[in-house]
Amino acid sequence: MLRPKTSKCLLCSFREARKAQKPRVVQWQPTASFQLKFHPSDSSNRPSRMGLAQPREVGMVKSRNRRAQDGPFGGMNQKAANIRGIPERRSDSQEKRDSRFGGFKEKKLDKDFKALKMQRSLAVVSYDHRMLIKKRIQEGRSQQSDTFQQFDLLPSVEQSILPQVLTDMEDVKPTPVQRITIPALLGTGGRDASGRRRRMNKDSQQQFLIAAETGSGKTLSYLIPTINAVKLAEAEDAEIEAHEQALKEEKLRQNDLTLVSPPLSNMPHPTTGRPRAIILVPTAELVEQVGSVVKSFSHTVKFRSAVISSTYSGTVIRNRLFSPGGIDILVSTPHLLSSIADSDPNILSRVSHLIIDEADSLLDRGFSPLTSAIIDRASPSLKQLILCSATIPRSLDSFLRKRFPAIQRLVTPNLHAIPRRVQLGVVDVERDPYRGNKDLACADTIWSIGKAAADHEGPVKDETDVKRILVFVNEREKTEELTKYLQSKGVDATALTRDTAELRQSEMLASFTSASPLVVRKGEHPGSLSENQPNYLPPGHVAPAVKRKLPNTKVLVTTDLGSRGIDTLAVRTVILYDVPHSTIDFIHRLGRTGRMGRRGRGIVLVGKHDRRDVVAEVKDGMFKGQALI
Ligand SMILES: Nc1ncnc2c1ncn2[C@@H]1O[C@H](COP(=O)(O)OP(=O)(O)OP(=O)(O)O)[C@@H](O)[C@H]1O
Repeated sequence: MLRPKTSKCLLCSFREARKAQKPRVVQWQPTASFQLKFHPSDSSNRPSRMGLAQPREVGMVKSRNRRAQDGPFGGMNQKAANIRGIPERRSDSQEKRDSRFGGFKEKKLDKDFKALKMQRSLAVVSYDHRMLIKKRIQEGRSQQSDTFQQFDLLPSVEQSILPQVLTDMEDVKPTPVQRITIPALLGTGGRDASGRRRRMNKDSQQQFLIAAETGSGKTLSYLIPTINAVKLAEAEDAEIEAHEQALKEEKLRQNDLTLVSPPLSNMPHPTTGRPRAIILVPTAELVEQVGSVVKSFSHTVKFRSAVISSTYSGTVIRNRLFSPGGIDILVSTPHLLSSIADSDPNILSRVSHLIIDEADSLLDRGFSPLTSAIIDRASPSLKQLILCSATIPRSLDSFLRKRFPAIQRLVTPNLHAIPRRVQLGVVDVERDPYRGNKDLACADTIWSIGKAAADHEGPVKDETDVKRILVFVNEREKTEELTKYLQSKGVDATALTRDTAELRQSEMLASFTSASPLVVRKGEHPGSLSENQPNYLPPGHVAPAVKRKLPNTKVLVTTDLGSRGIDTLAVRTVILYDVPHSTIDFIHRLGRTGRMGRRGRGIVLVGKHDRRDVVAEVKDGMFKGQALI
């Protein structure tokens, strides 16, 4: 009886192949020490025809791309070892055809993200390109001191960053996006696609796209060079020099009591109603957020800034824009700026720096006509057009290719990847105890977070940390409904939608954006939700009120509105009540936690009709640290 030398059995694999009805190729090895293999447990001596069978007889379907190499004598009389399985080298033109945005290896991504491919919406940045940028950042880091001093900034600007803007922080270093962007915008470090330093033509308009992951410091990456440029331009501006000279003379004349002179207010500053830099953001909330960062610089760097949004009355907006003291940097929404520009086109006549923050939103179908019109109107004086975004949707990518083919893309290596420090948990709503009740699953998840926090002993006795949680829903109508349900379960929840008054929006968001800890007095332990209210009631019974309220959580229920740009530093947990419609929404919503190196957690509630495959792929991609597609 013939016994196999190895555990690999020809018969077993044959049986399996027939069972699965799959085509199978048996490679013939014409070696001198040829030996038939049988399974060790197979005591009967199998007919020898099995060993002699030609591959086609053992259930093999003829391969379409069969080569001469197949079969026992296939490899004979060949001069070259045409070994199968080794891919042919792609020609340079093939590589070039497939390379978009610095080399595009789509096949690999397709394999990894089958479900996400169905809803693919993000432009792809190749891993080669990412590695190249990473290498350049590391090289730059080792050559220079890793501080803001490495940039060619005006001393007043550089000295204001740590004490005024990034206050109370230790060991502050520029982030990757800041390392790439600041030199490029200053004109000291821009590189073209092949890595060569770009020569900056100061007279022609330059266009930049800053794209980096959420919470990576993009705001400062464009603000620092813009403020620097504003100060440099001010020093060279003949109009401003003449105005200052006139003011000096006037002051002297006023001191001379024998002369009667006109009041200073009669001489408006050359920049009155004509700002030099404009920052556009999609919402009033972001106007305030970016405006406060701009203002923090102006304490030491002398410039004038103004924020305008529909939160303010017409008089306030007019006074800010046409202040006799002038205005250097304006932060606004496109709607408001566009309507002001309709009545007073001069507002855009001196703009040298136009920044479109959250460019993926401001250049999508809804906002695009307004934003594009502003870009067109500002173009004659524009020196730098800066677009900034955490995601590059395909639509934005193709828009930029058509409209701004020469745009310089400043992209970080981790673009479109959700940081590994953010963990994603999945709650199966179909399982017990929820049985398809997503609202209950959401309330129970929040109670579990509160209960775990109550178990934890805080730094101060009798005090406990308040956990700030964001809950994202897909539909605006659901926000109010879910908020009421959570309140009925003793959760401190509020709803934030477009219908919420803008002033109220700011108040609501304040406790989620402040990094300082929020504490409450430690009272009775809240326990779990089921200890406070039964999960199930017989039909017709009304649920009794919850025994206790959950004191140590603050919940904001919102839609996509709360997912763009808001610097929710205090948020450690984001609950995705609905599976987001696209990868872009996943990135922005999960981006509200784990900001600037902090840890975070996302929890997705997956129900019967939700795309589990999409969630699984996002989870897998996050675990591997891969960019989503
Ligand atoms: N170099 C730095 N070191 C430490 N913290 C920084 C640094 N730069 C910025 N920050 C802080 O990081 C936080 C996030 O910054 P920012 O809001 O600019 O992120 P972002 O990339 O614009 O995020 P999003 O895409 O969500 O809009 C802010 O609180 C900011 O003060």
